[in-house]
Amino acid sequence: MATDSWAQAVDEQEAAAESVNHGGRFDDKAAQSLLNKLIRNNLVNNTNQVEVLQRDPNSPLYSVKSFEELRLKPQLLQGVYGLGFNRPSKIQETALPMMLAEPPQNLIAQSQSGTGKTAAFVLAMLSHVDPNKRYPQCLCVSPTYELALQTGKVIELMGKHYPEVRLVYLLFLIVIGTPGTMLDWCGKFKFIDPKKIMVFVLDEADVMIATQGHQDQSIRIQRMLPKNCQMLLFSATFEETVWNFAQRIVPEPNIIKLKREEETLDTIKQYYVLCNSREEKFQALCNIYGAITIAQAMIFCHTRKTAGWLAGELSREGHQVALLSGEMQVEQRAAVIDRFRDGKEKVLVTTNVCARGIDVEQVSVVINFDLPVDKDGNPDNETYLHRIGRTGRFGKRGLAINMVDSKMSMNILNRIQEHFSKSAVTTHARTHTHNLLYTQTVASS
Ligand SMILES: Nc1ncnc2c1ncn2[C@@H]1O[C@H](COP(=O)(O)OP(=O)(O)OP(=O)(O)O)[C@@H](O)[C@H]1O
Repeated sequence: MATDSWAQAVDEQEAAAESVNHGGRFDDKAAQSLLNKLIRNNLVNNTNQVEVLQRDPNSPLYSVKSFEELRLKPQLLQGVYGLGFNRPSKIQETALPMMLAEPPQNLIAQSQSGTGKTAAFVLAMLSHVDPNKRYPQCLCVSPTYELALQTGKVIELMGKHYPEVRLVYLLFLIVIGTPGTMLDWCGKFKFIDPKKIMVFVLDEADVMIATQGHQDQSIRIQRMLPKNCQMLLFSATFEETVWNFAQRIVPEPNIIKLKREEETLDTIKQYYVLCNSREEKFQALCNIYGAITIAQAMIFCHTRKTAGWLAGELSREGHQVALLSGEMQVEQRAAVIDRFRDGKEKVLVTTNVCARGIDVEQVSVVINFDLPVDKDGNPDNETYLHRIGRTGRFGKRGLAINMVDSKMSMNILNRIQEHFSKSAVTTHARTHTHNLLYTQTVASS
């Protein structure tokens, strides 16, 4: 769609939100019809604006360089173009020269969700690996098994033009895994000789560092590596404490850091639905179900129990949904993700286990059935950003809907808004498109 008509669609959508809000509270039907309209508009117009964004200096996809100028090996250029990438994003353009420099430089890098961080560090690993050396040379640590599998897939796709290496073999030279498995392979089982590792990547570094078990394991792996091993840390969010820690464990790093107000993506529109109970949230969800299944949607719950309950209730209503939560076997989880990626299921009900990194391009709607909170019940801003970042991938438009069922959850949402320094005044929605949330009462009792 041309930029003008795209902008017009955004205007109409925002005008609809405004006009309804002027009336105060609405009955369910009006709210439901508004939300359906917003979702449909969003989905119908959900084309990538990559080329436009790559020329907008304020966009995380902005680039002045081509992939050729980043001095990638010819077989990697083939891989990149084979994937349909025309130009690098901002993080790729900035990080790749640092990662490919001689001697190798360490890097702590932050960039918004879906802006090509995985592609960036995969290109760095593939550039460094020497196919003539028959042992693992790069380690990439991921917080979940699903994410490790996904990164493996990117390596396969990007590396498929390496004439001298078979794909299976490439995944032997570059090893991806969760911290526990990786530690076992380096230590207990000695499948990997850590002293021969040249590149160490911590993907979703903040969760690695913030989660006690993962942190210890990651540090223990890092201590086994040679002094000159290149260390790369990537994430979309870094809390202050995590930054401090990251800088302690990565010697002399280059740092790419976003300002707080740059962390959110303007391409993801965010709304909330006001309800009075969990049952009402369920009802509101059923009311918009038809609209969210035009494309694909992910629904996040706080606990495995709620996720199981919600998936069960939706199925009982005749909706076809997939459920993915932490207690399932890893093979089962991988199969669920594969089916969802292939579009066999349109809706995935899940927990924070899927909040980070999972890249399914067709996901246009993210629903926070429960808002993300930490173990003390405080807003979990980082998880919020990661969850909504499952939509709006690489310039696509996305919609996030937060379900509020109490004063407490409204308070959580307000604090999330404050954290990202966004105002929530609906009547300003048209002019202040940076608003994090439109104060839109889209479903009321
Ligand atoms: N230069 C590019 N041109 C076009 N598409 C790209 C480019 N780089 C990455 N992509 C695509 O954009 C999507 C998001 O990329 P990727 O998963 O690397 O983002 P990310 O920053 O790692 O996301 P997250 O923060 O969620 O982990 C992927 O589908 C990827 O194939």
